[in-house]
Amino acid sequence: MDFRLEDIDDAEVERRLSIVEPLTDAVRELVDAVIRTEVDDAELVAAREQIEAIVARLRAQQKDKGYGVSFTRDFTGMPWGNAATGARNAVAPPLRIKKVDGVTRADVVLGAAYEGPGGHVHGGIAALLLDQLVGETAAADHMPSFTGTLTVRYLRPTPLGPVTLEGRVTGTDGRKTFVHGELSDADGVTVEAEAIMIQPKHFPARDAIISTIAKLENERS
Ligand SMILES: CCCCCCCC/C=C\CCCCCCCC(=O)SCCNC(=O)CCNC(=O)[C@H](O)C(C)(C)COP(=O)(O)OP(=O)(O)OC[C@H]1O[C@@H](n2cnc3c(N)ncnc32)[C@H](O)[C@@H]1OP(=O)(O)O
Repeated sequence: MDFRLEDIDDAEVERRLSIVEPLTDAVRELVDAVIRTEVDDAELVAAREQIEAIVARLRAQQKDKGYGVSFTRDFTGMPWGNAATGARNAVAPPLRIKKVDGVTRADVVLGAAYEGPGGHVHGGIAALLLDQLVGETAAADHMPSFTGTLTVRYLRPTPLGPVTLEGRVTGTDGRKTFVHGELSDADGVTVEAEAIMIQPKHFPARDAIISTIAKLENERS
Protein backbone atom coordinates (compact mmCIF):
# COMPACT_ATOMS: atom_id res chain seq x y z
CA MET A 1 0.00 0.00 0.00
CA ASP A 2 1.45 3.34 -1.04
CA PHE A 3 1.49 5.93 1.77
CA ARG A 4 3.80 8.95 1.60
CA LEU A 5 4.56 11.74 3.99
CA GLU A 6 4.92 15.27 2.62
CA ASP A 7 6.37 17.91 4.90
CA ILE A 8 3.86 20.62 3.94
CA ASP A 9 1.26 22.65 5.84
CA ASP A 10 -2.48 23.01 5.22
CA ALA A 11 -2.02 26.30 3.33
CA GLU A 12 0.14 24.45 0.80
CA VAL A 13 -2.50 21.68 0.55
CA GLU A 14 -5.13 24.35 -0.19
CA ARG A 15 -2.87 26.00 -2.77
CA ARG A 16 -2.36 22.69 -4.59
CA LEU A 17 -6.10 21.94 -4.44
CA SER A 18 -6.88 25.34 -5.95
CA ILE A 19 -4.86 24.29 -9.00
CA VAL A 20 -5.92 20.65 -9.42
CA GLU A 21 -9.62 20.77 -8.50
CA PRO A 22 -10.61 23.07 -11.40
CA LEU A 23 -8.54 20.84 -13.74
CA THR A 24 -10.35 17.71 -12.55
CA ASP A 25 -13.72 19.50 -12.80
CA ALA A 26 -12.91 20.40 -16.40
CA VAL A 27 -12.20 16.71 -17.14
CA ARG A 28 -15.53 15.74 -15.51
CA GLU A 29 -17.21 18.22 -17.84
CA LEU A 30 -15.35 16.60 -20.74
CA VAL A 31 -16.55 13.12 -19.77
CA ASP A 32 -20.14 14.35 -19.51
CA ALA A 33 -19.87 16.27 -22.78
CA VAL A 34 -18.53 13.21 -24.65
CA ILE A 35 -21.43 11.11 -23.41
CA ARG A 36 -24.12 13.66 -24.26
CA THR A 37 -22.79 15.49 -27.32
CA GLU A 38 -24.77 15.35 -30.55
CA VAL A 39 -22.24 17.15 -32.77
CA ASP A 40 -21.39 15.52 -36.12
CA ASP A 41 -18.64 12.96 -36.80
CA ALA A 42 -16.15 15.53 -38.15
CA GLU A 43 -16.47 17.48 -34.88
CA LEU A 44 -15.95 14.29 -32.88
CA VAL A 45 -12.72 13.55 -34.79
CA ALA A 46 -11.48 17.14 -34.38
CA ALA A 47 -12.25 17.04 -30.65
CA ARG A 48 -10.39 13.74 -30.28
CA GLU A 49 -7.26 15.27 -31.82
CA GLN A 50 -7.32 18.15 -29.35
CA ILE A 51 -7.85 15.79 -26.42
CA GLU A 52 -4.94 13.59 -27.55
CA ALA A 53 -2.71 16.68 -27.58
CA ILE A 54 -3.71 17.51 -24.01
CA VAL A 55 -3.03 13.92 -22.89
CA ALA A 56 0.47 14.10 -24.44
CA ARG A 57 1.11 17.36 -22.55
CA LEU A 58 0.13 15.82 -19.20
CA ARG A 59 2.16 12.67 -19.92
CA ALA A 60 5.35 14.76 -20.13
CA GLN A 61 5.87 14.01 -16.43
CA GLN A 62 4.03 11.11 -14.82
CA LYS A 63 4.04 8.95 -11.70
CA ASP A 64 4.78 5.27 -12.35
CA LYS A 65 1.40 4.00 -11.09
CA GLY A 66 -1.49 5.31 -9.02
CA TYR A 67 -1.38 8.56 -7.06
CA GLY A 68 -1.13 6.75 -3.72
CA VAL A 69 -2.09 8.39 -0.44
CA SER A 70 0.03 11.23 0.93
CA PHE A 71 -0.24 12.70 4.40
CA THR A 72 0.99 16.02 5.71
CA ARG A 73 2.89 16.11 8.98
CA ASP A 74 -0.46 17.03 10.64
CA PHE A 75 -2.04 13.90 9.16
CA THR A 76 -4.13 15.79 6.63
CA GLY A 77 -4.77 13.08 4.06
CA MET A 78 -4.34 13.67 0.33
CA PRO A 79 -6.00 10.62 -1.23
CA TRP A 80 -6.27 12.53 -4.48
CA GLY A 81 -6.47 9.51 -6.76
CA ASN A 82 -9.30 7.88 -4.78
CA ALA A 83 -12.01 6.53 -7.11
CA ALA A 84 -14.84 7.96 -4.97
CA THR A 85 -13.36 11.13 -3.50
CA GLY A 86 -10.13 11.96 -5.35
CA ALA A 87 -9.44 15.63 -6.03
CA ARG A 88 -7.40 14.58 -9.08
CA ASN A 89 -9.75 11.82 -10.19
CA ALA A 90 -12.41 12.83 -12.71
CA VAL A 91 -13.98 9.37 -12.29
CA ALA A 92 -14.91 10.39 -8.71
CA PRO A 93 -18.23 12.30 -8.61
CA PRO A 94 -16.53 13.46 -6.18
CA LEU A 95 -17.94 12.35 -2.86
CA ARG A 96 -17.37 14.86 0.00
CA ILE A 97 -18.18 13.12 3.27
CA LYS A 98 -18.69 15.04 6.51
CA LYS A 99 -18.85 13.45 9.93
CA VAL A 100 -21.03 15.11 12.59
CA ASP A 101 -21.55 13.38 15.96
CA GLY A 102 -20.41 10.07 14.47
CA VAL A 103 -22.88 10.19 11.57
CA THR A 104 -21.38 10.55 8.10
CA ARG A 105 -23.24 12.36 5.36
CA ALA A 106 -22.65 13.37 1.77
CA ASP A 107 -24.72 15.11 -0.88
CA VAL A 108 -23.70 14.48 -4.47
CA VAL A 109 -25.15 14.82 -7.94
CA LEU A 110 -24.75 11.71 -10.12
CA GLY A 111 -24.82 12.62 -13.79
CA ALA A 112 -24.66 10.77 -17.09
CA ALA A 113 -21.24 9.22 -16.28
CA TYR A 114 -22.80 7.03 -13.58
CA GLU A 115 -25.60 5.46 -15.60
CA GLY A 116 -26.51 1.78 -15.42
CA PRO A 117 -30.15 1.01 -16.18
CA GLY A 118 -31.32 3.84 -18.51
CA GLY A 119 -31.65 7.10 -16.57
CA HIS A 120 -30.61 5.39 -13.33
CA VAL A 121 -27.48 4.95 -11.25
CA HIS A 122 -25.26 1.92 -11.97
CA GLY A 123 -25.38 -0.62 -9.12
CA GLY A 124 -21.57 -0.76 -8.99
CA ILE A 125 -21.40 3.00 -8.54
CA ALA A 126 -23.89 2.81 -5.65
CA ALA A 127 -21.68 0.11 -4.08
CA LEU A 128 -18.53 2.21 -4.66
CA LEU A 129 -20.01 5.25 -2.94
CA LEU A 130 -21.38 3.17 -0.06
CA ASP A 131 -17.99 1.43 0.34
CA GLN A 132 -16.25 4.78 0.70
CA LEU A 133 -18.96 5.99 3.07
CA VAL A 134 -18.70 2.99 5.40
CA GLY A 135 -14.87 3.28 5.26
CA GLU A 136 -14.95 6.88 6.43
CA THR A 137 -17.67 6.10 8.97
CA ALA A 138 -15.52 3.42 10.59
CA ALA A 139 -12.23 5.37 10.39
CA ALA A 140 -11.04 6.81 13.70
CA ASP A 141 -7.96 8.66 14.90
CA HIS A 142 -5.75 8.15 11.87
CA MET A 143 -6.66 4.47 11.85
CA PRO A 144 -8.41 3.33 8.71
CA SER A 145 -10.54 0.22 8.57
CA PHE A 146 -10.65 -1.94 5.49
CA THR A 147 -13.87 -3.31 4.11
CA GLY A 148 -14.04 -7.00 5.06
CA THR A 149 -17.60 -7.64 3.93
CA LEU A 150 -20.01 -5.26 2.22
CA THR A 151 -23.60 -6.39 1.74
CA VAL A 152 -25.63 -4.19 -0.58
CA ARG A 153 -29.41 -4.35 -0.97
CA TYR A 154 -30.94 -2.48 -3.89
CA LEU A 155 -34.47 -1.51 -2.84
CA ARG A 156 -35.49 0.35 -5.99
CA PRO A 157 -33.71 2.00 -8.93
CA THR A 158 -31.94 5.28 -8.09
CA PRO A 159 -32.65 8.00 -10.68
CA LEU A 160 -29.62 9.97 -11.93
CA GLY A 161 -29.50 13.36 -10.17
CA PRO A 162 -29.00 14.50 -6.60
CA VAL A 163 -28.57 11.79 -3.96
CA THR A 164 -27.68 11.71 -0.29
CA LEU A 165 -25.55 9.17 1.60
CA GLU A 166 -25.65 8.58 5.32
CA GLY A 167 -23.71 6.15 7.49
CA ARG A 168 -23.46 5.23 11.16
CA VAL A 169 -21.64 2.72 13.30
CA THR A 170 -24.01 0.08 14.69
CA GLY A 171 -21.52 -1.86 16.81
CA THR A 172 -17.94 -2.92 17.43
CA ASP A 173 -16.28 -6.19 18.33
CA GLY A 174 -12.51 -6.09 18.81
CA ARG A 175 -10.97 -4.83 15.53
CA LYS A 176 -14.32 -5.12 13.74
CA THR A 177 -16.68 -2.19 13.28
CA PHE A 178 -20.19 -2.74 11.96
CA VAL A 179 -21.58 0.05 9.81
CA HIS A 180 -24.98 0.73 8.25
CA GLY A 181 -25.08 2.94 5.16
CA GLU A 182 -27.88 4.31 3.00
CA LEU A 183 -28.15 5.95 -0.39
CA SER A 184 -31.32 8.03 -0.86
CA ASP A 185 -33.06 10.15 -3.45
CA ALA A 186 -35.69 12.79 -2.64
CA ASP A 187 -38.30 10.07 -2.06
CA GLY A 188 -36.25 8.04 0.43
CA VAL A 189 -33.76 5.17 0.65
CA THR A 190 -32.96 3.39 -2.63
CA VAL A 191 -29.94 1.30 -1.58
CA GLU A 192 -28.83 0.14 1.85
CA ALA A 193 -25.59 -1.48 2.95
CA GLU A 194 -24.26 -3.38 5.94
CA ALA A 195 -20.50 -3.52 6.30
CA ILE A 196 -18.01 -5.32 8.48
CA MET A 197 -14.98 -3.03 8.62
CA ILE A 198 -11.72 -4.39 10.03
CA GLN A 199 -8.70 -2.61 11.45
CA PRO A 200 -5.93 -4.74 9.96
CA LYS A 201 -3.72 -6.70 12.35
CA HIS A 202 -0.64 -5.54 10.41
CA PHE A 203 -0.43 -2.02 9.06
CA PRO A 204 3.25 -1.19 8.62
CA ALA A 205 2.54 1.93 6.55
CA ARG A 206 0.94 3.67 9.52
CA ASP A 207 3.85 2.85 11.84
CA ALA A 208 6.32 4.05 9.21
CA ILE A 209 4.47 7.37 8.83
CA ILE A 210 4.24 7.93 12.58
CA SER A 211 7.98 7.33 13.04
CA THR A 212 8.80 9.65 10.10
CA ILE A 213 6.68 12.40 11.68
CA ALA A 214 8.49 11.92 15.00
CA LYS A 215 11.84 12.21 13.17
CA LEU A 216 10.74 15.41 11.39
CA GLU A 217 9.63 16.89 14.71
CA ASN A 218 13.00 16.03 16.30
CA GLU A 219 14.87 17.68 13.45
CA ARG A 220 12.85 20.89 13.91
CA SER A 221 13.22 21.16 17.69
C1 LIG B 1 -1.11 5.75 7.80
C2 LIG B 1 -2.19 6.47 8.52
C3 LIG B 1 -3.55 6.27 7.96
C4 LIG B 1 -4.47 7.37 8.44
C5 LIG B 1 -5.84 7.20 7.87
C6 LIG B 1 -6.67 8.40 8.16
C7 LIG B 1 -8.12 8.13 8.14
C8 LIG B 1 -8.60 7.55 6.81
C9 LIG B 1 -9.95 8.02 6.54
C10 LIG B 1 -10.70 7.40 5.70
C11 LIG B 1 -10.27 6.21 4.95
C12 LIG B 1 -11.42 5.71 4.19
C13 LIG B 1 -10.96 4.81 3.10
C14 LIG B 1 -12.15 4.05 2.66
C15 LIG B 1 -11.86 3.26 1.46
C16 LIG B 1 -13.01 2.36 1.21
C17 LIG B 1 -12.85 1.09 1.93
C18 LIG B 1 -12.25 0.06 1.03
O1 LIG B 1 -12.62 -0.07 -0.09
S1 LIG B 1 -11.00 -0.89 1.63
C19 LIG B 1 -10.52 -1.89 0.21
C20 LIG B 1 -11.30 -3.15 0.10
N1 LIG B 1 -10.96 -4.05 1.17
C21 LIG B 1 -9.83 -4.78 1.15
O2 LIG B 1 -9.04 -4.74 0.23
C22 LIG B 1 -9.57 -5.66 2.36
C23 LIG B 1 -8.76 -6.88 1.99
N2 LIG B 1 -8.64 -7.74 3.15
C24 LIG B 1 -7.70 -7.50 4.10
O3 LIG B 1 -6.86 -6.63 4.00
C25 LIG B 1 -7.76 -8.40 5.30
O4 LIG B 1 -8.39 -9.59 4.97
C26 LIG B 1 -8.54 -7.72 6.47
C27 LIG B 1 -7.84 -6.44 6.93
C28 LIG B 1 -9.99 -7.40 6.08
C29 LIG B 1 -8.59 -8.67 7.67
O5 LIG B 1 -7.28 -9.10 7.92
P1 LIG B 1 -6.74 -9.37 9.40
O6 LIG B 1 -5.52 -10.22 9.27
O7 LIG B 1 -6.56 -8.08 10.16
O8 LIG B 1 -7.98 -10.16 9.99
P2 LIG B 1 -8.03 -11.37 11.01
O9 LIG B 1 -7.07 -11.09 12.15
O10 LIG B 1 -7.89 -12.67 10.29
O11 LIG B 1 -9.55 -11.28 11.52
C30 LIG B 1 -9.99 -10.28 12.46
C31 LIG B 1 -11.49 -10.47 12.65
O12 LIG B 1 -12.18 -10.04 11.46
C32 LIG B 1 -12.92 -11.18 10.87
N3 LIG B 1 -12.74 -11.09 9.43
C33 LIG B 1 -11.61 -11.22 8.71
N4 LIG B 1 -11.83 -11.02 7.44
C34 LIG B 1 -13.15 -10.73 7.31
C35 LIG B 1 -13.98 -10.40 6.23
N5 LIG B 1 -13.48 -10.31 4.97
N6 LIG B 1 -15.28 -10.15 6.45
C36 LIG B 1 -15.79 -10.21 7.68
N7 LIG B 1 -15.06 -10.53 8.80
C37 LIG B 1 -13.76 -10.79 8.60
C38 LIG B 1 -12.26 -12.41 11.47
O13 LIG B 1 -13.19 -13.50 11.49
C39 LIG B 1 -11.87 -11.94 12.85
O14 LIG B 1 -13.02 -11.95 13.64
P3 LIG B 1 -12.97 -12.47 15.18
O15 LIG B 1 -12.00 -11.54 15.90
O16 LIG B 1 -12.44 -13.87 15.09
O17 LIG B 1 -14.38 -12.37 15.67
